[in-house]
Amino acid sequence: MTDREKIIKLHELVGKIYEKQQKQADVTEIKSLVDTYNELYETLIENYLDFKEISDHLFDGIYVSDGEGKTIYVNEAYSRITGIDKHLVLNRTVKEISQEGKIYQGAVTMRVLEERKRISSIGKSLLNNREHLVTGSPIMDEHGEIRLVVINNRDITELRDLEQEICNLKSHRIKAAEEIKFLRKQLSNEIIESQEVDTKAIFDVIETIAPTDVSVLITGESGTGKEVFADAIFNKSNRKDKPFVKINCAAIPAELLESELFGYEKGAFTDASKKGKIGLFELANEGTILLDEIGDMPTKLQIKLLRVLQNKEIMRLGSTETINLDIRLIASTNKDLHKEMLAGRFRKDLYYRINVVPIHLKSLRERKCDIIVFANYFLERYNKKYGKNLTFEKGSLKILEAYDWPGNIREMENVIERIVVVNREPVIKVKMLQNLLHLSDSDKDEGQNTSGLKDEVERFETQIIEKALKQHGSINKAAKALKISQPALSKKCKRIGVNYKDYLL
Ligand SMILES: Nc1ncnc2c1ncn2[C@@H]1O[C@H](COP(=O)(O)OP(=O)(O)OP(=O)(O)O)[C@@H](O)[C@H]1O
Repeated sequence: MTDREKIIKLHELVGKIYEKQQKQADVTEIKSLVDTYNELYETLIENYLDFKEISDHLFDGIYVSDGEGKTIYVNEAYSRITGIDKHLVLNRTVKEISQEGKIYQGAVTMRVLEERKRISSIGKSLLNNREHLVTGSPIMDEHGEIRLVVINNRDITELRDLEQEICNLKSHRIKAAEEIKFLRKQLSNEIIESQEVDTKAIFDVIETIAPTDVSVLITGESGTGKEVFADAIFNKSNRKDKPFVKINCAAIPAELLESELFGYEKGAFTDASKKGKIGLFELANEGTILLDEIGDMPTKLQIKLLRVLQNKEIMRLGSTETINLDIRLIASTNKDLHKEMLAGRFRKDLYYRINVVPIHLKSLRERKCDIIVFANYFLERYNKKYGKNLTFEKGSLKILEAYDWPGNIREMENVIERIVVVNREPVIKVKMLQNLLHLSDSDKDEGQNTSGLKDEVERFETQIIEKALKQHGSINKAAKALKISQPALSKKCKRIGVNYKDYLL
């Protein structure tokens, strides 16, 4: 029995008791009716809940109309959410209110009355311009007629604001991703293919290994293009749309390197930022990390790096929580890492861990055939950049070829940019190059009067030296066989561009 039915029953009982008393009916009969009344009353009191009190404490607004659509109740939340005072709606029909069109837009009461079912919609109070999710439900009487319509009003303005914020964040993220793509394209160097056999072969290696996740160790003197090749690996990898974080291990002070790499929790150490800091490894997660100048990494950190690579997880300084890592590692160095390892300055286990695919870039003097290619490439690039049209004088390229380029491709790029900027004449003269490269007199001769004989002698010399190195697998033994001193052979090798280390057994 519903509470309503119980109340009706109580009324009936009161009527009956009164009637029996009037008719002076039997006392036991009256007493029995009174007992029934008391029992029913008890169950009603037991279950009694103050609907109004509860309703006024609801977070959502409640609006109730009768079966004719006349407002009979609104709770306090309704007035708070809509800004509509209860006196503006009480005892008025929804039809009247909506025809007036001053208070509310999108009410569902009329539709509930017409369609006789639960209806949800978005309503709006015209008094405070706030939007609500309104859900109206009909309550039927025992004859199937609508007795009440109960409307629930949920304020969704905050939800809408959040939705807008998410939308803004999404469009910012898309814009930022586009910008990163654009900046990456600008920053990543164009790569010029080499004419030299060994360096040419590296391009094939890169094609093969780039889409895999193997660790790569790129070695070579400063300016030989290690970063350019690391960029090429990244750009051809399956991670090209993910982060690419480059760290120069030699440029960050040893005491800061650990916190830069692994991050820290707030208050992890005295100078730590209050907010804590995300480490570069964490930043590169799912992408690629380039550890440049890895040969300069302090031993203590080498141990930690090895652990990170093995366990594929990091822990911020001062934290006990581990973060899973999914990272592709590219390391580079201009040090002879093998030698560093043998001397005990680089950990053996880390060396083998990072050296899965070794890529060695020869110095420019070991790939002299590339000098003219690069010279023309840089001249074109900087002519374009500075709106010039310089060309090399006959003989200038010979000067460039004869020069040792200790700073390798970077040095050449800088030299040519400088010439393009400062040269007022349309031709790059031999004299200018000689002065710029601080060449000695003998070097100068080489450029101006390059004799066919000199080239021939050098080529012949190269063949003999390479053959001896190949045969003996040691610079000492090769020097002995050629009957010259080891320093003299080493000097010769450097001049003609032969790397004797390539022939060591
Ligand atoms: N194959 C190449 N194609 C085009 N440019 C190149 C190439 N190799 C090197 N360069 C140029 O040489 C410059 C130096 O290259 P990069 O910075 O990659 O050298 P690195 O070996 O990483 O030097 P370091 O060891 O000093 O960091 C680059 O700015 C780039 O312009």
